[in-house]
Amino acid sequence: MTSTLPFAELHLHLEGTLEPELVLELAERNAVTLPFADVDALRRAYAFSDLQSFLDLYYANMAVLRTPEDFADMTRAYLARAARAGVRHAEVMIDPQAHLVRGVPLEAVMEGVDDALSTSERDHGVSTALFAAFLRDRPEGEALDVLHHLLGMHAPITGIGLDSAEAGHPPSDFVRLYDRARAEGLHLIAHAGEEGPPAYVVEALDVLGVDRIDHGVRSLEDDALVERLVAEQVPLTVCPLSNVALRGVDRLEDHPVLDMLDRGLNVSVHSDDPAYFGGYLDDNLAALTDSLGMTPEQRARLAANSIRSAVLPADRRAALLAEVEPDPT
Ligand SMILES: Nc1ncnc2[nH]cnc12
Ligand SMILES: [Zn+2]
Repeated sequence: MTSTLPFAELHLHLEGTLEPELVLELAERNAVTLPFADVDALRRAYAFSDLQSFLDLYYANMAVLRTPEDFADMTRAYLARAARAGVRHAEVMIDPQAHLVRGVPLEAVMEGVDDALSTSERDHGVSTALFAAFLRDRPEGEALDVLHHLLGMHAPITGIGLDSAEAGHPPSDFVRLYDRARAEGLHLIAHAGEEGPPAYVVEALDVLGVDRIDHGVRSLEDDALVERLVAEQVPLTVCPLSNVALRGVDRLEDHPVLDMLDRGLNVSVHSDDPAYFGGYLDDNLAALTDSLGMTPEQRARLAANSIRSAVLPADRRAALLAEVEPDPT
């Protein structure tokens, strides 16, 4: 049975929503030549051995994104699909540097994304927030310049994140970036413990001062860290289909997300790069039901955690939570 529980999507890369059909449509629109003859050939390439093998295709496909209209079309397609998945609030990331290095101005990126986000509540009943994610395998100085530019143009961002190749790129390399963002009143999130060690989760918390960890699954290798994450109720945005697609976890049947939930960790379930990893939020939830026997009670706790961990005005948070936990009186 399809549930109407409200969910917040908190871990979603807009560029990771580029379905093969849209990649080819935008390639034609912009006269970009791709090394794939058709949709089936491109879809066959959506098979990965690790994070880097995915990132190589993820960045290559961005070549088709050139104009504000392209970014708006990508974002609109995602929001329509998210609404069908039961998402009522979406906090989405964009990678500004990945476009800037290709010669696409930040203004074009932000105009297109904002165009779509600003009508989302009206069009789909999905409230939104935008995070600028910085690429940890590029220099901190470049990230600082881009943040400065985004602030100067009053880009509609709620916060910043840190993504891309994790191993060998610790959070502590970005302390000045996060200090600057904090001083501007921005919310702070970072990928940590996806392919990197538990120590990166600790650094993201203690050195960067993040409010939320994207992934964090490798925290399970450190009992003291798990104890701390439970005590502090640090939000962990876990992406089961992503972890299996990138081989961090062998099979969905082995995914620890429900054990994490039952150990008292503040986990919620998200889709990361849904076009690449086999599904959106509803697909991730269905996979947990099918492969791990997720109960309706666990599903409701995941929904409540997602809403509690979101950046939401108090009245909207309360209204959404009331749908998950109806007042028994
Ligand atoms: N799963 C992921 N990990 C790190 N960087 C990313 N950028 C897009 N998806 C990512
Ligand atoms: Zn991610």
